[in-house]
Amino acid sequence: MAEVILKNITKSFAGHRALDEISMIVPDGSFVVLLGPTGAGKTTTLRMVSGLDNPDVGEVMIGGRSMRGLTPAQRNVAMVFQQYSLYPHLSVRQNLEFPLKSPLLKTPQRTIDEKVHAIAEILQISHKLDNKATALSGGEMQRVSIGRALVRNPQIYLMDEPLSSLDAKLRADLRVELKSIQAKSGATLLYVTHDQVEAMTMATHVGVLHEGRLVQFGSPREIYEQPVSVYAATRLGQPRINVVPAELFPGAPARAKSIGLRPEHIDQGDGQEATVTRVEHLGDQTRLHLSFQKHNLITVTDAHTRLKGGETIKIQPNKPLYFDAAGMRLV
Ligand SMILES: Nc1ncnc2c1ncn2[C@@H]1O[C@H](COP(=O)(O)OP(=O)(O)OP(=O)(O)O)[C@@H](O)[C@H]1O
Repeated sequence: MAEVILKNITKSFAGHRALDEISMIVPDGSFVVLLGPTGAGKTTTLRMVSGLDNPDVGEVMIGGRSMRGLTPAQRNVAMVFQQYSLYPHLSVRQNLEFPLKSPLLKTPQRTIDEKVHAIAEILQISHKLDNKATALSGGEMQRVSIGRALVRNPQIYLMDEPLSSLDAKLRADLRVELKSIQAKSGATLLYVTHDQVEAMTMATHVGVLHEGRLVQFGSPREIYEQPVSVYAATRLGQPRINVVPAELFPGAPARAKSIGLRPEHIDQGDGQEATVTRVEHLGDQTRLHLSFQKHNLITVTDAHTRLKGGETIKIQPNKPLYFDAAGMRLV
């Protein structure tokens, strides 16, 4: 597969800047996840790489070659969108075979059969191979769309929320499968999602987008532990990071306006009093909702805690992150 470089990409629609000087390197064999709220520019970034759209300024390089003026087919990228896009008159098998049947590829039928079977197995659709594409549920159609990309051997896979239409169980299964396919095959992926669990579990790198700008690029762990801003900090972590005024706890630097505390970074036992407002037992862990000086906090605690709503506990920060008035991290 190939390294992809985005150099200074700017794109406007009717005077609105959808992408603002985006520069990013998607290393060969990496799984890069773009995160950001709606309108941040995630899909537009994918479209620039795919060739479905072109930047006003800047350049995309794939495998060391400029993609300027090249069509999606010439770029040899495989795309999966949120909404399945299958050939309705073909069977599942024919849909999966389609990318391999190009006369240019001259793939032997045996190789095609093997690939289609292997992918159908992974995506749990082997029993539907002879169904018409239209005789499938939405989730099945989406699995076929993913399969159609995976049978190919492109320079890069571009995926735009490919799992969002699937139910929770299948989404969790496919998350594991996609990550393992990528790790085994060394495929390069650029992947858009709103789902930060997908980002945390699959990404080798995360790009955080905010209003068309790339505000942080790094490993999921780096962004979780060392976010550059409150905005970047809130993109990863479930429950979300707690952000409260800096003066609520002692020890903040002079310029700090707010403190960010990950749920696991609120220690219990010593410190200041907080009231437990709700206890959520999730099986493997328990979440405590706290009221602390008129602010709501969420922390995690022992799965078997006997704490109940209305009780008082003592808390103190552990590994606090400090942010200035503009929301930028103070290091
Ligand atoms: N073809 C277009 N014409 C006009 N405006 C567009 C077009 N495509 C994107 N935009 C605008 O560009 C901005 C970025 O859109 P984009 O679809 O990249 O966001 P996104 O981060 O993918 O959002 P979502 O999570 O909702 O898919 C938005 O303000 C959007 O309205």
